[in-house]
Amino acid sequence: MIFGRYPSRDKQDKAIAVSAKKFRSAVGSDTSNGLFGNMALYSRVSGSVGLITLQNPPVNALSAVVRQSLIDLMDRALSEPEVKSVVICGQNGKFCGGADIKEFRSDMTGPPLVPMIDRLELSSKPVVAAIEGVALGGGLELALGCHYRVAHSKTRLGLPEVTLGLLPGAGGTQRLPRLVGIPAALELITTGRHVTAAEALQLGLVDFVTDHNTIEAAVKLALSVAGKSLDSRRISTCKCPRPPYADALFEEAMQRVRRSARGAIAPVACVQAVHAAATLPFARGMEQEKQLMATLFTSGQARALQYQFFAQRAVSRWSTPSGARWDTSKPRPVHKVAVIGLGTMGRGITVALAQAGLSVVAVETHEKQLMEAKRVVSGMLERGAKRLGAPPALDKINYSCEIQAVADVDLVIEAVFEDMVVKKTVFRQLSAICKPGTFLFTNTSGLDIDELAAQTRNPELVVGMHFFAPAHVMKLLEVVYGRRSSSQAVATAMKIGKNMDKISVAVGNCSGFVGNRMLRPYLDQAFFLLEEGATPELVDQALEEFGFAMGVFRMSDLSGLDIGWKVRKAKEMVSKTHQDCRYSPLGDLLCERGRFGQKTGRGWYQYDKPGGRVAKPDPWLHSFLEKYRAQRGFVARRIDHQEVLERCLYALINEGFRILEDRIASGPEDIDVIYVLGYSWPRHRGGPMFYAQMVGLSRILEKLEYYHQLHLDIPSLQPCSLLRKLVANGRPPIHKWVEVIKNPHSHL
Ligand SMILES: CCCCCCCC/C=C\C=C\CC(=O)SCCNC(=O)CCNC(=O)[C@H](O)C(C)(C)COP(=O)(O)OP(=O)(O)OC[C@H]1O[C@@H](n2cnc3c(N)ncnc32)[C@H](O)[C@@H]1OP(=O)(O)O
Repeated sequence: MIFGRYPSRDKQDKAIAVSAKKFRSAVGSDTSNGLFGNMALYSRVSGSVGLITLQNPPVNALSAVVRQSLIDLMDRALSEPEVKSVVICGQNGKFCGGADIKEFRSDMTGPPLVPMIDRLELSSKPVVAAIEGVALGGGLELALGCHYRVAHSKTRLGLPEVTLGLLPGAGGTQRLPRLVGIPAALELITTGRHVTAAEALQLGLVDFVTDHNTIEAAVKLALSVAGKSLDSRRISTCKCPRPPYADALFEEAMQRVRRSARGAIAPVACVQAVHAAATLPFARGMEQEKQLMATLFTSGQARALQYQFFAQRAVSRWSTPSGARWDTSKPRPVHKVAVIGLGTMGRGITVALAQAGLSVVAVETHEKQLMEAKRVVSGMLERGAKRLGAPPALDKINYSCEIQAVADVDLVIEAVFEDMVVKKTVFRQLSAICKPGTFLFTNTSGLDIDELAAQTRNPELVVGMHFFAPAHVMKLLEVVYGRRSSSQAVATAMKIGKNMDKISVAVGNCSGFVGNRMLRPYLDQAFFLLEEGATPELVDQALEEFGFAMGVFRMSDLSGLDIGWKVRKAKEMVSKTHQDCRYSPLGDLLCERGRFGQKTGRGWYQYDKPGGRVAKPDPWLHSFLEKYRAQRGFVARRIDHQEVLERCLYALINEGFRILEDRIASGPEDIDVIYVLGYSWPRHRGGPMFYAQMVGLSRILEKLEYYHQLHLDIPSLQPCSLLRKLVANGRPPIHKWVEVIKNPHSHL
């Protein structure tokens, strides 16, 4: 007898047998001998332990071939009389990164995971998971099907499916609560958080943690448990511990995910699946998990989230229109970096660099400001270190009031006030002081990189590094190459970004780069909607229901209205007469009245005090808008959420197409990563360009044409020619847009 008892065993075996047969005939091979591509390998160790090694670089994902191979090798281990127990591990120090996400968008072939894991759990011989590196998603579910789990101390474990718009659909929602209890399972499954091996041990998720050779430890355990009863080790047969306050716990979890999910459906389904584990027998809970998974699996949200997963990795393979590329450009080693200007951004950048292990020279002109910056930076480092349980990198930073202190650094990041005249002066100084070859990077949110580069002796060393506030927290970095930036300078900026644990996107130089350039038409539409009859509350509500963390007006109040005002004044937009092109001075008028947002206690909303956080509708603003409309001949009309979304979002998307057409971004993924990571675009909607594809390019074009006809004085509503071309080319899928961009006559 190979397998133990299990009620639906026959059905499962049949399911596996049928799919395995289909799969083998499809691939035309017996996968059990280790000869067929990446899969799993079998060997015998210590005489009586069958060792199965998953082999599918880079993360040993459970592709169809791996699943088939695992089934075949388990059968082999179970059929060999000398083998008394089994260890499953992953090649190259990585247990398993989960199901193969690339397979999700194709016809799913090969044996399904659920019966495979159930069958593993039913094995009459003990199976030990030797977990190194990562055990994530289906990888952890596989380990939960094993009877014992041994982890290396550096392993990370988790069920991150929710971040891909799914739930742990291979029994994870049913086994995890049985093993670690409902509160911990709810938290892990709804957030997708990874845990360390130490926390996993504390939770009871693993049985043993080692600092040494994990496979050796697992084999030792496998030898010691051979022949022992497995009854208590099959998690599916255990009762789910249900605390007396379980109902309140689920209620609270549901409220929490609904509040924070911003419209994402997967976290809600995760709570429902864990609830099934708490209230139903295992087999019925599994049915519930399957149904919920089927809904999620085919949803647009799962597609969007999986697209974003790959997009965040694709942006590291950057290229520029001049032919520079990630794989042919080598970064130069950088050991010592200077940060010039220790305002909010400079401080965050200093922290991020020090935390990345780089030596930093932090420069500020006045002693008093320098000391204040030192105090704040040290506090930030200490808090960060406490969170990570590591010593703060205080000794990585030298503070100085002298710009000469940067003479021997390898790289400078200038973070002075966002003013071209000031920045130009600093760049001229840096060019004179720094040793030859020093990279001169600028943290600007939109100023001309070429103009700054022209101030230096070596413009090829100048690159923009647009950080997002707070710079030590936000994941995004726009790396902006100018006309003369060398490929080595771009590669070095991308590498420094990676060292700081950022996701860096290389983009071309234009006013506002990608993110802020697209924001302009979005903000304009919001102002125009106020002129036409909307309130800040209405606009914000529509955008927040769409999934933005904050609507445009609440966000402006938080960032400070004066920042945009200064930029508009510098560009002389405030003083200019705008005859052919509509311009709303509403933001300027508020600033002229000292309403700068939260910091002054008044902006588009009112706050209980300067610095207050809770935005309340402001009757003063409503009457101000009424007077403004009356004076300027606007007749207020009823505006609904659909119009808010179409005008704000489609104008932004239209600018995105212009950016692609101008080759400022090398593909739609770049834009989507920037918007999700830097501008709180809801991740479950993929990003603006992915969203455009989901809505349908024809519809976007049609709506833009409609609104442009109504507002001929708003050029940003005029559909861009790339959008027209894509529609004329039969609306190709997003991954084919680049072909149309590169070849203007493309019919794909
Ligand atoms: C109709 C109803 C049908 C229902 C059928 C459902 C059947 C499914 C049943 C169960 C499903 C289980 C769900 C899952 O398991 S989903 C996957 C869960 N796993 C994850 O989310 C992990 C994702 N990966 C990561 O977090 C990281 O990659 C990590 C493993 C931590 C490694 O990080 P790092 O070292 O930084 O490396 P990269 O992230 O750059 O990755 C390197 C390349 O590997 C690719 N990759 C990573 N994970 C996967 C994966 N699971 N599948 C496929 N490919 C993966 C990644 O894309 C990188 O490659 P590239 O740069 O080319 O994109």
